[in-house]
Order: sequence, then C-alpha cells, then structure tokens
Amino acid sequence: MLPTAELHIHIEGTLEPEMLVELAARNGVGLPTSDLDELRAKYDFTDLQSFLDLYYANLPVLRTDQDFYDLTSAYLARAERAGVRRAEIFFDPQVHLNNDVPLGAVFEGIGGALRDSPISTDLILCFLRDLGPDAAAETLRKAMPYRERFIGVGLDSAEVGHPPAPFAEVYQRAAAEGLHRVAHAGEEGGPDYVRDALDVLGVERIDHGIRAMEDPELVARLRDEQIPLTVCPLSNVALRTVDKLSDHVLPAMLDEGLAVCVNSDDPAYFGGYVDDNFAALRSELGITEEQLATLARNSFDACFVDDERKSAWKAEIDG
Ligand SMILES: Nc1ncnc2[nH]cnc12
Ligand SMILES: [Zn+2]
Repeated sequence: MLPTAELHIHIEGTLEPEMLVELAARNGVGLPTSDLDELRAKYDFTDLQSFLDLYYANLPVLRTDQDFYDLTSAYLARAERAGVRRAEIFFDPQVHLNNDVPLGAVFEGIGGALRDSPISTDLILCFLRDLGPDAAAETLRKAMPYRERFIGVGLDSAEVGHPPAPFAEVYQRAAAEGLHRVAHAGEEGGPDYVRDALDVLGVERIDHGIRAMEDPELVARLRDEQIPLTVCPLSNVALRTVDKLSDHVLPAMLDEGLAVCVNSDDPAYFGGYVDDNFAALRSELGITEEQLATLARNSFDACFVDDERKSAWKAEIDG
C-alpha cells in the first residue's frame, strides 16, 4: 500500500449511509428514508450544488461529542487501511452552529478521535463561501477560544458566484493568528478564482485547482512557485467537472511539473477513499507506479509539518 498524506478531506463528507441511519436513530432526527439502497440512490449528482444540497441535508444527524467522535474514528480507521500517514482534515463549523450544535462538541468529538488515532492529524477550519465574509469573520471569532485545536483555515461550499476576494480581511486575520491558509479554487470556478486565492488570500495550497490548466500563464506560475494542488479525481467525476476519469487533467498536471497530490474530498459520496482514487488512476488513466510515487511524495511535501517528518514519510515510499 502506497503511503500518502491526505490534505483534502471534509470530515462531514465521510458520513457513510450506514452511519447516517445510525446517528439519525440515536438522535431522533428524521430522514426521508432509512433504506440504504434508497439513500445511496440519491448519491447521483449533476454538479457541486446538487451534492452540497444532500451533504447539508444529512448533517443535522450530527449532534453530540460522541457523534463527531464516531464519524472521525470511522474515517481514521478507513484512512489507516488506505495507507494514510498524515491527514489534514477540513471541517465546516458554520453548518453545525446553524444546526444549534455548540462548537465545543465539534472540537471535543473530532479532537478525541484524532488523539486516539496512530495517524498524524491536524484540523483546518473551513468557511462556507456562500454565507459571505461577515459570517466567516464571526465564525473565526467564535473559534478563537479553540485556537490550539486547529492549524489553518480553508474556504469551501458553492464556488461559482462566490469568488475569493471578499474574504481577504478574514484571511488576513487568520494569518495574524499564525494559521495556515488554503482555499478551494478552480473546482468549478475558472482560473481567476485560483489567481485571486493566491494573490488576495495568500493561500499556501489550492484545493482542486484543475481549471487552472485552462490558463498557461497560471500553470507556469504554479510550476515555478511549486504551489501544492490537492486534486480529487473521483470527486471531479462524481460532480461532473470532468465527463469521465480518462478525461481528467491530472496526467497533464504531472507532465507540467505541478505539485499535485491525490485526495478523496468527500469519500462517502464520491465512490471511494484515497486508495480507491489511486486504484482508479492506475486502472482507468494508466498512471504509472513512478507517477503514483511522485503523487505520494508531493502529498508529503505539501503537509504543514517540519521537514524531518516529511523526509521520514517520503523514505517509506521507496523503502
Ligand atoms: N468538493 C467540495 N467543494 C466545495 N465545497 C465542499 N464541501 C464539501 N466538499 C466540497
Ligand atoms: Zn473539497
């Protein structure tokens, strides 16, 4: 099993239908159906928004520390089997606050599972871009009592129509707090979203970034500056950003010398965890063992950890 870091994983996107039904029953939350086949039949998306509608509709089942603990433990157990050595995990506090779940329950539950796992982990707090910059600033303010529990901020949810620039101030505030900065950009939005995430938000990594490939000047910059891009191949197919995996730009990104790595995004919804993404790249895109090793090395290089730890993980790839 190829060792890797997973740097683009939404913990809420690891909610498998079985756990959805279990948590709904535990908490007395109604679901449209408890039939697993009927639930799975809904996991057929036309675009990012059609996925987000279901993702948000399912999240009211998460209510207590224990729920967040169980969700996170299940992901970490699966990630361990997938060869994940390091996970930098996104979470969406605004969803839970809007569902009347206190932030303390979110941090306690997720944090407890992280402590109990052998995988090296940290948390990245994501702002929902469609709720706007004022709500993001308010969320960061509410999270400050838990400042030691997370290492960075990200930007997710509906991309098109919600560009990065209005979030400049909240990203500046995050930087002043010593937080790392990443953002989803170039998933459905065009190259301008990627450029603004770099120039206006000062992000250190781009989540997705596949549409940057439409702009040769931007590609040259991403290569020259070796900006990490956390690409999620099965997600892009599930959300129809690409028609089929064999059309994916990942091989072209590798050929361009970009710092790409492979991630699962929302594995419960998109048909697989990070090892499933690697397997699909091998079988459907003809990605070679050498390219897979490059992707794994890139994932460790892109981690928010010291060089010594990166080197130790990278040594495992060839060993
Ligand atoms: N792929 C994705 N893009 C944007 N927001 C998300 N939230 C969870 N998954 C996401
Ligand atoms: Zn994502």
